[in-house]
Amino acid sequence: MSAFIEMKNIQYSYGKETVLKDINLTIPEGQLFGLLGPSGSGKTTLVKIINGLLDPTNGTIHIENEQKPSFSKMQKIGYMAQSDALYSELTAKENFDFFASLYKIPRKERKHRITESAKVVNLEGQLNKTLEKFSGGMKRRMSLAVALLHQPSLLILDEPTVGIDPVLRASIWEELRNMQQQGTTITITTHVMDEAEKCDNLALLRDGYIIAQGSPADLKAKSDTDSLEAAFLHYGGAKHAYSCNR
Ligand SMILES: Nc1ncnc2c1ncn2[C@@H]1O[C@H](COP(=O)(O)OP(=O)(O)OP(=O)(O)O)[C@@H](O)[C@H]1O
Repeated sequence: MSAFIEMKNIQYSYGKETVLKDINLTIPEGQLFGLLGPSGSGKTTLVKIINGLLDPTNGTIHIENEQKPSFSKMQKIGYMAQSDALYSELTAKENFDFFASLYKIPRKERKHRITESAKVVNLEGQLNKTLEKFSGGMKRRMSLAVALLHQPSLLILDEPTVGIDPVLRASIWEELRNMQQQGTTITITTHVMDEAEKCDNLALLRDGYIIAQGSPADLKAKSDTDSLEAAFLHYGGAKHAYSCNR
């Protein structure tokens, strides 16, 4: 598998506060890759660097071998942020239409893409409702549907299932697996250990460093623990990144 995303010596500072200190990370094409770490460890900052919303203070990032992704490459990225970037005075359908034109989805494909994306999150019956009448969970689902709309080759999801019930969460995971099988590379941030278990590979973030990387099974085996939570605590003692692929 070739590298889809390659980050070398990434640092990021907000003013005087350096939140990412030295991130080295390779995400292979077609993987479902999880970023796991406590609140404030820099997960959102890292995914914003991947999707081009933030420029690293130092270090390099390549996406499909291209440094500083071009606008056309960025159009192939689907991003679901933690806070919903939607228009609450518009209906779900109007929101979809807006993003469909932003992503330049051809007119003849729009209706189909909107229906398919809405189906994934079980909102196909709510398309004519304005979003101010949506619950918090419905808005999260809508944000996910918008991120899927243009069939991105890289899907970045920042804590996508917060506020989503277990039944729908399971069907969303099924859909993510389907997308992955069709070749989509998926990067997800999470605090939820059972979601982390579903990723092919994980990077554990703490204090601005990646303290461990590997598959969930490897991370547990190499730390001689039987849960990711215990593995995380184990690696938390290490100063430098410990790769379970070594
Ligand atoms: N715009 C900003 N200006 C200044 N500091 C910021 C800004 N955004 C984030 N930070 C700080 O950077 C650090 C990392 O934040 P970030 O949101 O990347 O963490 P996170 O791991 O995604 O957290 P959470 O899991 O709570 O979402 C935190 O200390 C946060 O306060």
